[in-house]
Amino acid sequence: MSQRSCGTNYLSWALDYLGMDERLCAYLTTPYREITVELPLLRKNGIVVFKGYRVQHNHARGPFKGGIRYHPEMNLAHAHALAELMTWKTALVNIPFGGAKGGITCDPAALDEVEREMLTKLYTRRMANLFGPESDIPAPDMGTGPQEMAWIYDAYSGYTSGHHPGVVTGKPLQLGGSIGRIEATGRGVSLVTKWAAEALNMSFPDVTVAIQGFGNVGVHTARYLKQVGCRIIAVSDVDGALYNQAGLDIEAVRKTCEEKKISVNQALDYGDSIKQDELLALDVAILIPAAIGDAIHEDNAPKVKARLIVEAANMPITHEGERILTSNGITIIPDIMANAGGVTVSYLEWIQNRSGLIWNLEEVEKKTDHILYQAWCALCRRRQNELSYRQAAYLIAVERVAQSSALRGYI
Ligand SMILES: NC(=O)C1=CN([C@@H]2O[C@H](COP(=O)(O)OP(=O)(O)OC[C@H]3O[C@@H](n4cnc5c(N)ncnc54)[C@H](OP(=O)(O)O)[C@@H]3O)[C@@H](O)[C@H]2O)C=CC1
Ligand SMILES: O=C(O)CCC(=O)C(=O)O
Repeated sequence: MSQRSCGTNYLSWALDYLGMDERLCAYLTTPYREITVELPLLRKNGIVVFKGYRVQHNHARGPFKGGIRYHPEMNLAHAHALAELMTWKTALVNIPFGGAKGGITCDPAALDEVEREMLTKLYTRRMANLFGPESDIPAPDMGTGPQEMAWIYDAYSGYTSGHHPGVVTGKPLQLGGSIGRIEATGRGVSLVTKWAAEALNMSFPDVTVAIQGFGNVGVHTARYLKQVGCRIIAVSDVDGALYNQAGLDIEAVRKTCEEKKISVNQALDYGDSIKQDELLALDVAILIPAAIGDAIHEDNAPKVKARLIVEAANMPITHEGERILTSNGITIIPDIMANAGGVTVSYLEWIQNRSGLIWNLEEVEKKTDHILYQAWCALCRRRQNELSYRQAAYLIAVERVAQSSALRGYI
């Protein structure tokens, strides 16, 4: 995340376009609060001190909201950039939250389950005075999932001596999680991909797709797109990529990787092993980065052949990468629209926790589709075929946050 350390360039552009006071930029880019904590964990060979972060970016529209990332490269600057992105994402889909992000610098795969539980609960206790169903609500991001959210819920409940399931979303169903949250981000990506492909008059679903990342978001994006009839010809993880021009059997690849504990490029019964960068350069209709930030940059962007890129990951394209792709006529659907299905179902989980209601899958999907489709239509109206999707998304989001901030008397 070196080149696109935050959305500031897009924000400056939006403020300028909207004719808003440039001083707003300082307010809208300065986080409300940034916290770094030390997390001493007793491991087999002694104490190891990890670092944890939470950046609360803006809460003009509601409680801070955003995921918890466990990754070796996580740091305060990443948390800041990702927290700011959450502010625009929640505003774009018009749900009553602000933006936050947090995490721990660690390789979760190198920790055993007991260590992950201890570390997660220690992190939560350090952050417990910030977290709360009305103040700051974490959720899963890279390297975390329902189990970590259950530990956060438990540690927070211990801190407050009460049961507050609405303090965190993405929990297991047994602890008040919402049906559909695990698949929500990938399902949302697949819906937005369909709408974008149709807007471009592509022959959807008769298209080829390559997906970088085969974790929560990548797997479910692949599953849903395959279900509607797209041909997923390549997927990748941190070790490499798997390619099959005839289309991959996503369920079989997933099951094999899980059962044999192997990387996707080792599932050779289903395709051929190729390199990460080769996946990005494949001759596909749609490319979906669903892994890390800055995956597409000035060096590999010129090789991209896809007509449409849907940003399932947060910030997967650097500014220079975007300039090259755009000048090559490639359409980009920005992260804050493409992957907003996750936070949307988190919002529905939070409502269910606060109201005591439990909705079924049909209800959750119907409400999600409505929220996402409203946002998509607003985006299309705003760009009027003149602006990029990202520009239009920033205009809508910044305007909403600025309006709420002004009404509260912040600016
Ligand atoms: N989870 C959610 O609900 C949401 C996630 N997102 C974003 O989606 C993206 C993916 O998140 P999620 O699926 O949850 O994360 P996961 O941890 O579940 O999966 C991440 C995937 O990316 C791969 N990966 C990690 N590092 C690299 C690398 N250097 N090069 C290539 N691939 C890599 C991982 O491979 P391996 O397994 O081998 O490590 C894994 O396949 C992130 O950008 C996240 O911020 C956005 C909105 C919501
Ligand atoms: O579900 C949520 O609350 C936030 C998910 C997230 O971190 C993201 O959308 O980037």
